[in-house]
Amino acid sequence: MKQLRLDAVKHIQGTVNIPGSKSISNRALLLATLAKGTTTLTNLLDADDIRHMLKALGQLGVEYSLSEDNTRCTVTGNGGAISSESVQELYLGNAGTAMRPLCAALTLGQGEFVLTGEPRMEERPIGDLVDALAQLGADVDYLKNSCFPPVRINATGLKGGDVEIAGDLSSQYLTALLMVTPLAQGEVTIHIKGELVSKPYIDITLALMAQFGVEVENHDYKRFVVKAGQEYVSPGTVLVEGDASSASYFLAAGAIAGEVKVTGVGKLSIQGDVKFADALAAMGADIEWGDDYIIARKSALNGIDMDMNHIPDAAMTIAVAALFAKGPTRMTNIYNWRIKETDRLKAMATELGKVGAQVEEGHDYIKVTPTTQLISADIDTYNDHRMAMCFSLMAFADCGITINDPDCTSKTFPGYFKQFESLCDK
Ligand SMILES: O=C(O)C1=C[C@@H](OP(=O)(O)O)[C@@H](O)[C@H](O)C1
Ligand SMILES: C=C(OP(=O)(O)O)C(=O)O
Repeated sequence: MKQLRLDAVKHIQGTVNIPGSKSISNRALLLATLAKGTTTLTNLLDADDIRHMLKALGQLGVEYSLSEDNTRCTVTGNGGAISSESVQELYLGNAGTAMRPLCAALTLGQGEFVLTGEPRMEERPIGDLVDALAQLGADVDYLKNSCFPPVRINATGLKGGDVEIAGDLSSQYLTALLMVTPLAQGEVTIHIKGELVSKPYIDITLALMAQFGVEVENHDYKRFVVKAGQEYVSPGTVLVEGDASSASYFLAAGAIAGEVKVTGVGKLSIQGDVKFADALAAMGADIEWGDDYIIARKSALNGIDMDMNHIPDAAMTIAVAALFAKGPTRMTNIYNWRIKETDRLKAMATELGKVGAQVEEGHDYIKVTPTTQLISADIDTYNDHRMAMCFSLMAFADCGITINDPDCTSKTFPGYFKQFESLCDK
């Protein structure tokens, strides 16, 4: 297994133009496909999750052209649902933002589709989405375990009506349903069962749908009404913002050890994960906001006690930044960390323990009590890009750190460690 040794560094300084948002890239690619007209996406993310979406769309006959660096993509819209005469088997790796939306989108047309992924994808539930689609007449079945991929879709179109969907495990099921319901045969009213998690991701979905000309009534994230007879129309170009979750590692680094400016994402962002900067500010970091940049400067950090359901991905960065704060940090309402790339609550507790922190792992929370005696360790990353990126912050401890399988960052940020090391003073 490959390892990356990060020797201790005292200071970080510089500016990083953050690569495109995973969430926006995959949503925009799908909506551009369903839309009328040609859409050019700029600052598209070049990473595994997007490659899986692009490859699947290509297999489905969608026409697109990519620039040499894969960050500019022109998609010829299909002007509606995708159909196929032959059975299509699509491999989607571990990309939740490809698996869930494609599972929904492919029910709209005609044909047989099989969606598969890597072993971890087979442990990430999809039953809440499939149950909702079934209420609109979709025929989706499980090829291995009930409620988990791989799935087979026998597509014949979606009817309108009332549909209930559970919101308490993942917002991606609702995102998937919202994106397809404008193309259903009648008006759709979506009722959310239980408390909806990760709500800001629904705002990203609605913002992108609006860019493609579709309106949704949002009744306090409890009920959504999608009128019939709407169609997606290309806005011409979509600029993909920098990824706010990817920005979190650099902002935390600035707050711990110097000054970092991230560009491409700022106070005008549609991504909820920009609120990571507020969590960092609550810890005492000096944060400056611009329309499309954020700067974090070093300041004394204190532990916090915060509900982090609204920033599930960037919250992982707080868990490691907590090692550099005074007093414990408690992060609550993050149960669904357990069903992402790995069981992140367990993984985080295990690896933070290795570097000497005292950690309490609850069913849906984690409490990190830092130590003045941080120790170096070989950090296991569990094929989870965020575990690898978060633990780069340990480079600011006197002992440095070793990251196992650093290339797992390719899911969302292949060049992460190169960028990180380029800002660090040796
Ligand atoms: O819709 C999206 O783009 C995402 C939603 C979140 O998932 P959950 O809704 O499952 O928390 C987030 O963790 C994921 O990285 C991306
Ligand atoms: C949860 C994540 O990914 P996915 O989109 O596969 O759910 C993530 O990127 O942290």
